[in-house]
Amino acid sequence: MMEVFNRRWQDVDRARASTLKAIGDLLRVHGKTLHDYNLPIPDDRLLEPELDNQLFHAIDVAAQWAPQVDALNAQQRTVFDRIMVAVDDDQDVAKTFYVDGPEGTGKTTLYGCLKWALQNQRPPREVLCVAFTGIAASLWDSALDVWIAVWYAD
Ligand SMILES: Nc1ncnc2c1ncn2[C@@H]1O[C@H](COP(=O)(O)OP(=O)(O)OP(=O)(O)O)[C@@H](O)[C@H]1O
Repeated sequence: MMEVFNRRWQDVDRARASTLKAIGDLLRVHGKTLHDYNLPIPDDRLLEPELDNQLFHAIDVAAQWAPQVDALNAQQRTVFDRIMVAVDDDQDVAKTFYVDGPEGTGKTTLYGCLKWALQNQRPPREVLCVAFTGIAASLWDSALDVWIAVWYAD
């Protein structure tokens, strides 16, 4: 991680501060702090004001979804595994899934985990999220209204 920051800043102190901040952000998701691991607190003066770049976005997304994939319950895990296997299967297997369940049972969480896991495969998969209404699509990062997606595909 520090190498990535160092390439960006070309400055080892700033790279160290940015790395510590990123590690601190990841730890915070797990209820821990840098202090818990005897790591130093990054010098604020060396940090950029909040950076909106791809690396930080990727770290945020990983911090959000990586723990959720591990925490899927048995039913979510069954669906998750089945879909992941089907995506990777080159045979002519069914690849259309309909996930349903009462409210609050973890469907959205499951979709998020699938999206994140597929985008983080090597090589990464492209994932297009669509919803039937613009309002629903707006709840997802980079999701599209299904009609707009069809229009783009044409
Ligand atoms: N495996 C899990 N372990 C713990 N909490 C979970 C798990 N899956 C989902 N949750 C939590 O349960 C809540 C409801 O999850 P989610 O929004 O994914 O459900 P949903 O089925 O999409 O709900 P709705 O139908 O109302 O949109 C969220 O706070 C989510 O973080």
